[in-house]
Amino acid sequence: MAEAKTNGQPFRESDWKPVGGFEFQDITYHRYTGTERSSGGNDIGAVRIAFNRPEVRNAFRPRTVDELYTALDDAHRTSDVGTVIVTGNGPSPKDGGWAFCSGGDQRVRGSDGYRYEENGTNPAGYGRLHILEVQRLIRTMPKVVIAVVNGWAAGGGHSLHVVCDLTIASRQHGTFKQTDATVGSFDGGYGSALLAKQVGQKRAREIFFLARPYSAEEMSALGAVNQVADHGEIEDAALKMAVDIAGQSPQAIRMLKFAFNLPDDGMFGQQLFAGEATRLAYMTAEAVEGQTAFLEKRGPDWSAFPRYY
Ligand SMILES: CC(C)(COP(=O)(O)OP(=O)(O)OC[C@H]1O[C@@H](n2cnc3c(N)ncnc32)[C@H](O)[C@@H]1OP(=O)(O)O)[C@@H](O)C(=O)NCCC(=O)NCCSC(=O)c1cc(O)c2ccccc2c1O
Repeated sequence: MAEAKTNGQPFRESDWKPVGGFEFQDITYHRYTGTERSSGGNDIGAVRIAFNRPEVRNAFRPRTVDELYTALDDAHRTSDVGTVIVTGNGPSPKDGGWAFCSGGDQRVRGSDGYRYEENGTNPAGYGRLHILEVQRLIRTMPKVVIAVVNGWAAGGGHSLHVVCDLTIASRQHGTFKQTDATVGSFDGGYGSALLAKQVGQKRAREIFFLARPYSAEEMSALGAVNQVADHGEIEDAALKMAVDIAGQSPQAIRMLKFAFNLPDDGMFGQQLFAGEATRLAYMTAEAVEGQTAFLEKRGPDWSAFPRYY
């Protein structure tokens, strides 16, 4: 049984090193340094970002969201990172329960959003809903983001897995429950609309309206989970995916991710895709001729550049 092999712990800490320069409390952030056998010894460019509040099923408070955004943004800007694994640390020291993320911490929910507990962290004192900013970052970073659902994915944690590019779930502990409506909340953006694209309208409505729990196998059958693996093997499964991702052209992955987003993301999606098309254009002699002509104060000479059809 896989759990016995890794002592029930999917995270083999010795294969990872903390990414320096950060002092995180609510999350952990590591870079893979082990040798994934199928990679032939090459760096596979994988980082692991994990919720670290297992005693509350990895619920997020504003501080958690700030830290999550910071780590994701660092991964976004680190050009040799190709795969970002998002998961939860566990099990809970209180009862041994596993969780990916149980959404917003209901103890700090105010009438204007989730409130910082520490004085001075947010001088304005406003409540926040900035997990939506995290969702947008996951959606727009040109890397493959894999949700490794090691336990409960509930409420805003459910929506987070939905917005990730791929999902791997624990056969033994992965459980999906969209509890937003139960606590009087609703993710009317990616959390519901993208889910409907993944599982269909009827099923998405069922998941939100009934707030029932679904196993990893059930979610896989519905099309919202890519792979179900034994609990002790889920992070290995993500690393194997990272090896395959590392074997693909970064440019092709970038263009594909933005192309997949485009039909659902409107002009926002078009802007992302078109921005990368502009980058490709800048690499051509044709675009360089336009720039050079301007700098040399002459008219551009397009004669060497056919109007392809
Ligand atoms: C996730 C559960 C189904 C797990 O049930 P289980 O029985 O295994 O565990 P317990 O219920 O006993 O929980 C153990 C322990 O953890 C505490 N806890 C769990 N979840 C949270 C939470 N979200 N906030 C605070 N605390 C939590 C629980 O109280 C226990 O503590 P003890 O002290 O008693 O040991 C189940 O726990 C569950 O249903 N959790 C709540 C899930 C939920 O409703 N989440 C919020 C949904 S709303 C949301 O996430 C959200 C956030 C946003 O920022 C948005 C922004 C914009 C739009 C929408 C948003 C949004 O919907």
